[in-house]
Amino acid sequence: MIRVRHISKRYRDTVAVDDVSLDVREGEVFGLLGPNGAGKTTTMEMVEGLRPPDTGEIVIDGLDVVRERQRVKKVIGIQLQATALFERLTVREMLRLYASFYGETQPTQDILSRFHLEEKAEDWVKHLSGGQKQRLAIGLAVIHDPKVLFLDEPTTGLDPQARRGLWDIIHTLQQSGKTIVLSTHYMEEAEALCDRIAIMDAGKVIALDTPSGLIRRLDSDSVVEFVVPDGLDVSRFQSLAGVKRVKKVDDGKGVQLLTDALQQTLKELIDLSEHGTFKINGLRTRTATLEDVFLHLTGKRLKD
Ligand SMILES: Nc1ncnc2c1ncn2[C@@H]1O[C@H](COP(=O)(O)OP(=O)(O)OP(=O)(O)O)[C@@H](O)[C@H]1O
Repeated sequence: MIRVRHISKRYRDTVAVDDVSLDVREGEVFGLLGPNGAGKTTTMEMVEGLRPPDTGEIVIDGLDVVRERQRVKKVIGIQLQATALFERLTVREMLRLYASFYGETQPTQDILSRFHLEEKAEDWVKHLSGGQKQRLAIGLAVIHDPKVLFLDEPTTGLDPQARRGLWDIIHTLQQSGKTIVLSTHYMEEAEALCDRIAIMDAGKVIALDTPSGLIRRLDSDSVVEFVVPDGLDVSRFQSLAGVKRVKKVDDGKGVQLLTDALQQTLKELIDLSEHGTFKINGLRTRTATLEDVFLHLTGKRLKD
């Protein structure tokens, strides 16, 4: 449905997007996951046709996004940021206004009921909760029944309940046949919603797979985390049995080991602490998650 080839974008000295290629299949929810500044928004805006790429090619549903912009607009829906909504219109007025931009649209009443906004139809937009505003923003984005929907960090700033409500809406949209591209910096959101995920860091796609495929790369791996005294040289942990990677986390206070031989690593770690006369605190072990995949690939944590 979407084909992106070798797109790049530079702002003065910053390379925001660096030679990104990817394909989004019809009917899938495709996630762009990465920390702030990774280039997710710039990538989305180029794919949406809002920003011209410096180089590269983007095709949506057979249409060239740069050369056939007007035709592409009918095929795609873009979720506005909540701040771009008109505060002093009612929900119904806002929907009617948007409907007037397009020739053929879905009935306002349908949108109100599908997005659970019926009771709010006559209320001013400014009086909606964060979750309701996000639902309205998505309702506006699908008013012309587009094939492809773009959601840029749709649940940022929402409480957990409102976030789950929005996840349900995104699932329903997928079931109705839409192709959805979303960006997020929430791991669990990417895992819960996305069929495939492109992990972005510093303008590049550094991994692209299903959530379970990404985790499977670290399948036999476990994570050992603990806290050591300030100033301890953590490189010594690299030589423990099974350890594949040593990372300092939590501003250097914690250490994280990725191991494929948990028992041996733990045994040697405890021996080392006894003989090395330093104390280990807060020792924890767990199996690898998408968060660890990110840490493993980038050396950075993907903070919520
Ligand atoms: N209009 C602009 N002018 C200059 N630099 C920009 C502009 N837009 C983005 N950048 C820079 O490009 C890089 C990528 O930004 P982008 O907003 O695409 O990242 P992001 O992954 O979407 O981050 P966020 O989650 O914060 O939105 C950043 O270093 C950012 O500072």
